[in-house]
Amino acid sequence: MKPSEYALHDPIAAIATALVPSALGIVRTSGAGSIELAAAAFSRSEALLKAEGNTLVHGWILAEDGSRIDEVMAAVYRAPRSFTGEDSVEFTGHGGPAAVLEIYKRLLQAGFRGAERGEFTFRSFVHGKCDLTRAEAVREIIEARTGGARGRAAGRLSGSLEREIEEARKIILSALAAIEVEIEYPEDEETTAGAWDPALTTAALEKLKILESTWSSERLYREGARVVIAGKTNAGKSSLFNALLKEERAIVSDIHGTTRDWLESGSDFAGIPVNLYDTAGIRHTADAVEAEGVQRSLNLASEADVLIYLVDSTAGMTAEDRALLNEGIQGDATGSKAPVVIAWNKADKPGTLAPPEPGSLGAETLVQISAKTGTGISDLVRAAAGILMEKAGGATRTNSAALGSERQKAAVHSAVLALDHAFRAAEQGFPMDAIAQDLEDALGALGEITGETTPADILDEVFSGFCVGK
Ligand SMILES: Nc1nc2c(c(=O)[nH]1)N(C=O)[C@@H](CNc1ccc(C(=O)N[C@@H](CCC(=O)O)C(=O)O)cc1)CN2
Ligand SMILES: Nc1nc2c(ncn2[C@@H]2O[C@H](COP(=O)(O)OP(=O)(O)OP(=O)(O)O)[C@@H](O)[C@H]2O)c(=O)[nH]1
Ligand SMILES: [Mg+2]
Repeated sequence: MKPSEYALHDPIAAIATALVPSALGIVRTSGAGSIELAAAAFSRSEALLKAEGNTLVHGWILAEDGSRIDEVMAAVYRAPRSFTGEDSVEFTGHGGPAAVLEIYKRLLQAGFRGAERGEFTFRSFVHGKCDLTRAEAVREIIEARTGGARGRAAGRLSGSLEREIEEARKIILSALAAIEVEIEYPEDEETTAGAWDPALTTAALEKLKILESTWSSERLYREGARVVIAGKTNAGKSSLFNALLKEERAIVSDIHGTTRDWLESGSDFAGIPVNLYDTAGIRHTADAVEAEGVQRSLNLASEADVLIYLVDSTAGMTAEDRALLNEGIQGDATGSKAPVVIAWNKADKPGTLAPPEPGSLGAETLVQISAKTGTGISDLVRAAAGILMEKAGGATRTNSAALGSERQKAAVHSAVLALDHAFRAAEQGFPMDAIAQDLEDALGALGEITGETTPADILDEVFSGFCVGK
């Protein structure tokens, strides 16, 4: 079912925590009558019915035959003081999957309907408890894989983006009001742009342009970056992969050509969520299977956001390494050349050779590391993260307003275009109502971001990406 079709008045229930053995597990409910329905499945129903909002009641969830299912704490919320703005009861039980499921089933039996995806947050939005930027931030914070991503989501959850949009809206609204007065009561016969002072609206345009520019780096935190470790066989790629993940994920051996299929795992580069790839060592080989692995390495390397090119410093750079780096690694995909960090590995070994100038190889930088002892790995991570940030147009300060989704970016862009259009129309002396229309378009685009004027299909898209119980 689409979120816009959710029945807004049913009492709903959902399991809010993961169904794995845990200390506690939560089943939440919401909607008019939910306290009464919940009381029917609760040992101390009178206490629950009489409980004030924002209080806890201790008791048992009882089966229909009166037998005890689990000992719980019931949190009681009374409308409008709850997350959804409705009456609500949350049962916190022991977090065993069977216990949590049983509580949930008992509540369905008592008359709750199972909630749909994002239905709690949708109700919160519909009841004006949060605007759309905060609702999206709820999902962001659930999906955040790193501290950096979490911090950015928390900023939007506390309303940084909503406030910035509101400020821009206010500026545009007052300009529009002035123009409308002008249209309504023209002093002169001619109501042309001459009467509008665009300077009053430039602050809004500036705000929106800055906001728009934040997306390229925010996107990194939202979507993560692709970091590929490549290099010749035996350079230590799998050792580095394991060291970065802090687990023995890939097979390491001194036999050349150990890794055949590439491996992928999630990692954290200075707060940026990263998809990290270990690849088959690049060499000429008569083995058809290994050759396929090498081709896949080249493909991955050519699609990387950052390429970590590993070299065994006791062997040094070969002509093949130089050729690969100088020409840029080309896979099947004719992607653009990825920025390269050379990792001069095995620094712990005696007989390591002096590193080359990275610039002479078309690489951004070179870091001496030991995948074995861990020396230099944090420098390598910092160098790669720096390149990612730079590529993304620089870091956004966590405490300043920034965009959190492609949808928001598209809407801000529309608003910027509409304002630009208004300015040009004013310069060319267009009639006032043409300018007013541009300003209204800008306001419409901004209203879509906060949810004031968001079409149902966009709401559906936003909320159907949530999980059940959120
Ligand atoms: N147990 C529990 N923990 C939770 C949630 C929840 O729903 N239940 N949340 C769900 O995502 C988040 C917290 N968000 C919440 C937002 C508003 C209200 C709330 O009751 N607001 C009322 C009262 C405010 C007050 O008295 O301070 C209101 O806005 O009127 C509760 C939780 C994370 N932790
Ligand atoms: N002393 C030392 N040995 C290392 C270091 N890094 C890797 N090695 C050793 O080098 C050998 C090859 O390491 P791997 O990580 O398997 O190399 P690889 O690049 O994944 O090799 P392929 O999968 O064959 O392409 C192993 O014997 C590792 O223990 C290092 O920093 N110092
Ligand atoms: Mg390997």
